[in-house]
Amino acid sequence: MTVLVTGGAGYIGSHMVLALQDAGRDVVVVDDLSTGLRTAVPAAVPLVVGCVGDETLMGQVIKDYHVEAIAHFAGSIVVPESVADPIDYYLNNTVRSRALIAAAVAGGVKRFLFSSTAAVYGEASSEPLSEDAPLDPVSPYGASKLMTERMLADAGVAYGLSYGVLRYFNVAGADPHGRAGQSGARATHLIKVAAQTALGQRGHLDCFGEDYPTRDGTCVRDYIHVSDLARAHVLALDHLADGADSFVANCGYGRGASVKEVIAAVKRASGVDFPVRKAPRRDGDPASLVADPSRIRATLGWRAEHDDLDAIVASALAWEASLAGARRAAA
Ligand SMILES: NC(=O)c1ccc[n+]([C@@H]2O[C@H](COP(=O)([O-])OP(=O)(O)OC[C@H]3O[C@@H](n4cnc5c(N)ncnc54)[C@H](O)[C@@H]3O)[C@@H](O)[C@H]2O)c1
Ligand SMILES: O=c1ccn([C@@H]2O[C@H](COP(=O)(O)OP(=O)(O)O[C@H]3O[C@H](CO)[C@H](O)[C@H](O)[C@H]3O)[C@@H](O)[C@H]2O)c(=O)[nH]1
Repeated sequence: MTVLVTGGAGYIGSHMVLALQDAGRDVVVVDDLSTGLRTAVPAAVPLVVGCVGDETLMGQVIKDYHVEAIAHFAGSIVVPESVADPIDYYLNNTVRSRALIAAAVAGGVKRFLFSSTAAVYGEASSEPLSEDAPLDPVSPYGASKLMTERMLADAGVAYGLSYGVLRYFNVAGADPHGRAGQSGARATHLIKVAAQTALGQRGHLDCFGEDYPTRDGTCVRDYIHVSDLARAHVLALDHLADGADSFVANCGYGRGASVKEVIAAVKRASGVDFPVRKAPRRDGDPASLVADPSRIRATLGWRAEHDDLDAIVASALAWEASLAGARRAAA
């Protein structure tokens, strides 16, 4: 069985490629390299540079590589960017996913995993959030992902496509063996930006909003280690291959950390007391998002191996330091 990993040159997709390789699976990657890097794809893995919205190309890849399952990570991911340019997010995340799903159905692909997000819930109506919580995204990013979830549900009924929708909470950290991490130059994620600041690559860190209704006034998120997340996807493919029903599952640990707590963890792990500036709230940020992970545990038998904020932060710092070292060596 060949697994097509879209967005496999990106942060999470590249960890999925490693997890599949570690499990002895055949993999092909499609990525347009808009934010991903060619070097993130291992040399032994074929990389087709192209857009998932190109239905003809996707049909050809499915045929050429005998693709039986797709793990669809490709997409645009920055919440405030989606508020500023919603049409672009509906194009890249919704319209282009439609083309990929159409190619999958036409090409006889049996299983489909989709990278969805906690952003589909909007402002959390309960905590922790179960999959049955109301779906009411507060950003175009969340809405663009929810539309794709809906397309998959309808395609499942109409064409018998088996799917797993994985709603990630905040993904962080790097491969414990140092093979991959978050490399994108324009990354905006808190732990990545804090690690860069600790290493002196940024002068300060902005803390976006300190007046949220949370324990210390800053936003609370459920940070999940990227390798735990990738492993959940491998389990999800096996689960669907065994003939199980399609499913939707939250991916998180069930515990939240505030922005201030994350900053403290990065300062602790790096030993650097870097400057933090109070900044206005960022558009599209819900106050708190914490997963109820009961379903993914029960459905896939998934168990966290890296549920420790300090360890997540340490792996992110180690990866950031290795990127800096590689840049110095190349200069
Ligand atoms: N990072 C998180 O915390 C998080 C949380 C929830 C959901 N997600 C979802 O996980 C997926 C992967 O996110 P990531 O953090 O690895 O981001 P990323 O930007 O590192 O990876 C996305 C990859 O997709 C590629 N890509 C984008 N549009 C494409 C297109 N039209 N055709 C082909 N390739 C395309 C990019 O070049 C990149 O390699 C996304 O769908 C994102 O919405 C991420
Ligand atoms: O420099 C920064 C960066 C972030 N933050 C804050 O840190 C929190 C986390 O922000 P991230 O940018 O790290 O992550 P988001 O919660 O915005 O979004 C991430 O997780 C979401 C799901 O919860 C989506 O899926 C999305 O793709 C993914 O980027 C937010 O309150 C944000 O305002 C800062 O204060 N300063």
